[in-house]
Amino acid sequence: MIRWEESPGGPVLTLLDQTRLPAEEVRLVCADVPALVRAIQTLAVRGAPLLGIAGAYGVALAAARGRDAEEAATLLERSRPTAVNLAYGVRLAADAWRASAGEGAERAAGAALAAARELHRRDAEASSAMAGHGLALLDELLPGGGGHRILTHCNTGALVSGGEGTAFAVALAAHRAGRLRGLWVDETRPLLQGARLTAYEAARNGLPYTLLTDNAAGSLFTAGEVDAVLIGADRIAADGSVANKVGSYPLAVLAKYHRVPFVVVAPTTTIDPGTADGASIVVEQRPGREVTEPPGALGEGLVVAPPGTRAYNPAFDVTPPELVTAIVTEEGVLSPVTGDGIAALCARSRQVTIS
Ligand SMILES: CSC[C@@H](O)[C@@H](O)C(=O)COP(=O)(O)O
Repeated sequence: MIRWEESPGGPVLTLLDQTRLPAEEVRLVCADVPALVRAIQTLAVRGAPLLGIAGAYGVALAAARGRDAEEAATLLERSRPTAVNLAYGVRLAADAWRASAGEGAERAAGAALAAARELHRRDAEASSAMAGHGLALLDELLPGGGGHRILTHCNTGALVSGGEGTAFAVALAAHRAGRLRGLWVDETRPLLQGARLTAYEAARNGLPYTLLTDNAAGSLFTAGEVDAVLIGADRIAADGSVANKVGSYPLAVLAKYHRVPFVVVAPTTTIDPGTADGASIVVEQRPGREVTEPPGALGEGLVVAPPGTRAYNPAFDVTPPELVTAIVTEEGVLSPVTGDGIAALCARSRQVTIS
């Protein structure tokens, strides 16, 4: 979904513009960091793992074009606040650049690019490992032979990853193994990542999927039509609290009430030892206009509220650990309630600490 390409004017990043899907597959060309920042803020490129990869390539792009890599890193890191992967990717490439800065600009730019490529490769590997662990967990939690009926929210597939994604990759693995009875796809208001992007990916992969409005989920649970909820994450705090697309927390409450497993699938790069708990997670607030004049499938600029209406539009919400059945990472399954696996991961400090 993201490519480093050489052009006559120097290297560029090309990205599949997610704001244009599913209507058209258009690649956006970013020749500098301000263009990449715009792509991130408009959600042309989005989703936690891909934001990390894009951030790392962004630092490499600035360095390769002789721009100030430190300034680029600051701009990129500030472009969206909640997905920790963005800061992780930016810092990884910036650290690589700094470590080689004494060897000359070309070497330092090469080191930043190598770091970005390595992150991209590792994300693809993590994705297939999560799919394997996630499917094994589903089979364990749902031993009946009739196939799994999964509900998912937002978009967590190949569009947001170096591989096949996080939660979506688990559903895909279940489908390939003949064990997916159905995928319920929340439309994910207001920007419709579920309707526009997850349905697009499900259709392309031949999954048996059904779209629903976010507020129809409760009636599905009541009807006993959901065996498990699978979502991704943008940041997992050290106490196991999970920030993900707004609308995830209500699903967790519903799942708890109906005794349905609520499973989070995320690479270890989404776990942030530097954020102690859910209350410390910064939730991005987006323009109210996305609610009053929703884009995309509802019609460009369609006005659905009287002029001057104020709208509450947080991009994410935070689910407390006691509502999360398990967190599936590439290293295996963690329990957010005991916190053991998360604490061990944090203690090992495998990642750049983000605070
Ligand atoms: C694997 S992606 C997990 C999350 O990043 C995803 O569910 C999500 O919340 C993305 O939000 P977005 O605002 O579209 O970037």
